[in-house]
Amino acid sequence: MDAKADEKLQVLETKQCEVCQKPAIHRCGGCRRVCYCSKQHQQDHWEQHKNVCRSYKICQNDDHSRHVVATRSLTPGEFILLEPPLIWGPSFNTVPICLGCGKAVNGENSRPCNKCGWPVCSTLCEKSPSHLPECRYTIQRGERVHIKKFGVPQPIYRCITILRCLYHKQFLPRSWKKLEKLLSSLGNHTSTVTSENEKQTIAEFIRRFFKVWAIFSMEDVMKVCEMVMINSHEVRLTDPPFIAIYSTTSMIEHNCRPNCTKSFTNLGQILITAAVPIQEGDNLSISYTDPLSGTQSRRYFLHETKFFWCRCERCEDPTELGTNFSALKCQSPDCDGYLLPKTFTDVQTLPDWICNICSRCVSSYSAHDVLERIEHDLYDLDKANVEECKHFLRTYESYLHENHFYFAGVEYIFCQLLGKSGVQLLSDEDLELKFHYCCHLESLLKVLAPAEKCILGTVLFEKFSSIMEIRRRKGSQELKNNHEECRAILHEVTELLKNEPDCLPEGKIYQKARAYLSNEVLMENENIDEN
Ligand SMILES: C[S@@+](CC[C@H](N)C(=O)[O-])C[C@H]1O[C@@H](n2cnc3c(N)ncnc32)[C@H](O)[C@@H]1O
Repeated sequence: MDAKADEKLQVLETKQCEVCQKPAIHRCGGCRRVCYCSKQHQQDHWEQHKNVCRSYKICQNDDHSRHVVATRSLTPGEFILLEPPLIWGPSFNTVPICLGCGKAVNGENSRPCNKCGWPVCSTLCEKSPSHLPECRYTIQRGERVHIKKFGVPQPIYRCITILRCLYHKQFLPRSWKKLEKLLSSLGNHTSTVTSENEKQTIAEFIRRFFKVWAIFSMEDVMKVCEMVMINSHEVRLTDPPFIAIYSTTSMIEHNCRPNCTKSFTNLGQILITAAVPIQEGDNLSISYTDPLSGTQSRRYFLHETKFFWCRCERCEDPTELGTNFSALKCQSPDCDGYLLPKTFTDVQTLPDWICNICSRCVSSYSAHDVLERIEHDLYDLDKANVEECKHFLRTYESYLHENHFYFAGVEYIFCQLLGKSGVQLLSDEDLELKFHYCCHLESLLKVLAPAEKCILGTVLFEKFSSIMEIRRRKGSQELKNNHEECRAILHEVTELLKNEPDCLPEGKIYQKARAYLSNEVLMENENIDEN
């Protein structure tokens, strides 16, 4: 995160009164988005403001697990909440980054901080309030840090986000209170053996390396570790992404087909909006995992990192809402069926996979064996190589259902790769292929993951560029005929990507889509330059 942005987040903007536009001093406690010059003006405005004020409340189950419920109906795209991070820091597996701004550092674009030795990229970053905790604890330790290897993951960065939380506990009691609230739910689940070992290793390291045995007990550090694991969000604003913890967002439950979308502003704030129509009383949900992975992978990831077995509607239905996103093709002669287990949620018995047409049974182990071999190939696949992607898609079409998530992942890369240097350079066959995969992904995403607006917006923009080029090749009359269809796609793209910041590829696509929309002549007469 930008060190300047970091400073800006500390300051609340001065606002005008919603009623009289005079300088305002009261902020609406519900949504914290509008201000008033007096209590009277706030009361006068309530009748109108209540329809757009805070649209959620935090509730608690019998087991003390908190969740967020809509207090009125919401339409897709509607604002729900915007909040700055309580804490941000490096992700658990990262190459060396500047601890002031989060960007990757190497021997050339950084220097050691004068006080502690952690690499920073500028004086501004060296002085950033974000960097203060590890700087202070390193000075206290009495020995500077020396990072010598860049560009490869450095485990020492694992401790930073946790150390930043501990710094709040020791020195900033007011902001610690908000973090402490997140610790209170930790008794609601049992963490896994792997994560227990990880927490223990990190906690032992922090106490020994920073010599803070007397200040923080093992239990203190391990609890903070778990809180960071459960509540942190990956923020893609820098390369590599950093992680951040948000207060209210941490109360929102997980769903593999969530009803809310999360985006990040270029200041690192999280923005939650409705992804689909939401009714009053519905639980709000976001996805803690990659919705474009299959049920077994998602559930395993959630269990290992967030310590619960998901039982959402998508997980309970082996066909994943009729898409067969995890299905294998049946290998019986002349059978067009596909194989799936009766359930993915029985982790004890691992049921056989059964063909929907010929009822052939395959053990869970055999099914996994096939999937593991394909996954191996997928891992080795050069994802910047058109021919390799094509080969992968062709090779496995007799093993995987056409909607399989391995295919969806490759198709997403492939449809962006085709025409990267200009759609006009594509052969007719490749252009059709690009269009075909865009349409296929669009239909899958709309069923399985309508909240994944970045992916859907990107796919739709690729679809738009292929339609324009196909029509151009067919002649100008065709272009005119499809003008409305193209405008409708562009409108959808801008609606989906309107909250994405300029620094992200999706923010750039949003700008391009808007530019095309504002220049109808170009749309009618010219081809699309994707660069
Ligand atoms: C980010 S917190 C959500 C707030 C938490 N319920 C609380 O009371 O603080 C994530 C934790 O909530 C629980 N949780 C969230 N979504 C869930 C779901 N769909 N099913 C079961 N547990 C879930 C899990 O214990 C998970 O580790």
